Amino acid sequence: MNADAVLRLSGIETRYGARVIHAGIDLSVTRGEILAIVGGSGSGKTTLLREMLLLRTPEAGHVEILGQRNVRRGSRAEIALRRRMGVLFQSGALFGGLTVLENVCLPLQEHTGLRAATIGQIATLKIALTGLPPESAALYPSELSGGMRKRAALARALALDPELLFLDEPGSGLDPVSARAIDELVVTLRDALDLTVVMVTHDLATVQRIADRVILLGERVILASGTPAEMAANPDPRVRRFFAAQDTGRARLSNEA
Ligand SMILES: Nc1ncnc2c1ncn2[C@@H]1O[C@H](COP(=O)(O)OP(=O)(O)OP(=O)(O)O)[C@@H](O)[C@H]1O
Repeated sequence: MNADAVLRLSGIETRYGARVIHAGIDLSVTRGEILAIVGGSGSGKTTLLREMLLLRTPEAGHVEILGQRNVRRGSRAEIALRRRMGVLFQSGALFGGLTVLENVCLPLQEHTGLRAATIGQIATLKIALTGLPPESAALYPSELSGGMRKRAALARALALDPELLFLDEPGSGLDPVSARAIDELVVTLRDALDLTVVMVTHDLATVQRIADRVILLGERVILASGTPAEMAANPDPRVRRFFAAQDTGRARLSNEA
């Protein structure tokens, strides 16, 4: 087992009623890497992400995050661990009634005893880190472009200086230029802040651009894993079907596998 793993899943089984989603998922995420989880629609990517985030407990198996194994949901250990993990949900999940600055201040207000002025300074720094202009701090989410909303949500995800950053479809709803800019930002932030990044994506262009490693979910298991180049060269027909999009120059993964 990799000694530098910040996240380990072993023997994960997931069921919704009688329906089996995962049957024996083993995975270890190394500190500092950007890991992409890909797979067809319904292959259980988001569910696996939720299990990594301790938002759902798998029916069997172990989840170990930052050295802590099988942390109970609702426990003090979970709350402490949650501070060390940032999440960018697909929708961005910003509060529409709060400005960007207020959104980014929120986790700091909830989880630290810092003074309001200090919280404001930290939040302003995080907003700048994500490449947003200072004047955007006073804007409401509805006044932002899709790309700016993602940046604001990232600033909020980074508010508490997490070690692990989870991204659910970071490029969804963005045009290709904005999606590329978010990809570049994720790499810059990973390098600058020593983050480990786990992302779920359908976007093959993003995978090729920024993932250090990819896992392909399908048929309830991990069908293949490797670097983007290794995945593209994998002879398994189920893997090829996925990465065929690359051969034809299309930028999106097939959902048919
Ligand atoms: N709360 C739930 N109750 C019952 N079934 C669920 C629930 N959440 C997800 N599922 C089912 O589990 C399967 C996996 O869902 P999940 O959202 O994890 O897949 P996914 O790979 O992320 O899909 P997509 O790419 O379409 O987002 C799907 O068939 C889904 O319908």
